[in-house]
Amino acid sequence: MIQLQNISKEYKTKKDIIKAVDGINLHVKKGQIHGVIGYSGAGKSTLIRCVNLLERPTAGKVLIDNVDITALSLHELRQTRQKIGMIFQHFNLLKTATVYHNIAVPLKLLGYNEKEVKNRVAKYAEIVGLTDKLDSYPNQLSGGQKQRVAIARALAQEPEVLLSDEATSALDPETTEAILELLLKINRELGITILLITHEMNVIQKICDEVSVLESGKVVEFGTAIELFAKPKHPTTRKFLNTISQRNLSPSLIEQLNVSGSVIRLTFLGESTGKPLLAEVTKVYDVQPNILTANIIELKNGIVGNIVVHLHGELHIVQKALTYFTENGVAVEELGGEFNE
Ligand SMILES: Nc1ncnc2c1ncn2[C@@H]1O[C@H](COP(=O)(O)OP(=O)(O)OP(=O)(O)O)[C@@H](O)[C@H]1O
Repeated sequence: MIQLQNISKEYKTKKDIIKAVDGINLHVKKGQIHGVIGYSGAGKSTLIRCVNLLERPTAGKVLIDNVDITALSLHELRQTRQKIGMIFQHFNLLKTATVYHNIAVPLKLLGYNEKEVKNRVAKYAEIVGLTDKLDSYPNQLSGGQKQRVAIARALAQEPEVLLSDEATSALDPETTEAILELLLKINRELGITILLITHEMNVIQKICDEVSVLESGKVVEFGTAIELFAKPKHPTTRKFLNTISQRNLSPSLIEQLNVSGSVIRLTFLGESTGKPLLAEVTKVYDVQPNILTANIIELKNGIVGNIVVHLHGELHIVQKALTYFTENGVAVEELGGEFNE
């Protein structure tokens, strides 16, 4: 649906050249929700603005439905942009227009007749749950309601793709949850492909199928949300994961817990999340587990469970127990103790 091929964007300042996006390749598949996560300054806004050419990339191609939109005329580009809706962190509503007119104005500019405009406003106001607010002005609405207006405005063009530029960053956790639910509904019921940028791992957790981790204008890790939560490879991905669940025990905490021997993280995925493997392993092998931390993360497409455990026992028997876990689909990672020596 969206293919970014070797996209770069440089900004020339008086002093030097800033490479905000540096040779990015990214494929957002039809019907998916793809999240790009990165810290401030990673290049997220620049990247998403390159997708609809609000920013012209310095190099590379942007393909929408296999058409290179960087090569289109202005007229053709205007038509293609109708396929791409966009929502923003600060909503970008017209302050002096009612909710009805905020949704209606872009449709009028696109040349739709009064009846069609009326039908579409009614339809999309209902989808976002704002039918009773059509006569209100933005300053009479909460942040979540304002974002709903912005979503209805984007949907009213009937786009194939929705770009979301930190759409929940200005909202409290409960409202964030409700807006994420709405984005999921739009994706599932209207079949709209979503590309979103965020610095919040819970956004990725709740609604994304695939994820790209951005740092210094480059994609440093890409995978399904399940792959990233279960087996993060890049240090930045691990740092983001630590924001929603404590994955690592610091050496000082291990010391405080008076733990010696083998500290191991077990990551349970898919079928293995439902099996009592820890109990089973103690029956088969002479090892005693002491659970240090445990959590379960619900993702859009599955569950990832993590247990950090201190395994007491003779080293060669502990090794056998670890092989048992691996054979049953559990990822094993040694965090400290004898295995690191
Ligand atoms: N118009 C511009 N002129 C010069 N430099 C820019 C411009 N826009 C962005 N940059 C620089 O490009 C880099 C990436 O910025 P960008 O806004 O894309 O990052 P971001 O990941 O979206 O950050 P944030 O989450 O803080 O918005 C930064 O170093 C930024 O200072």
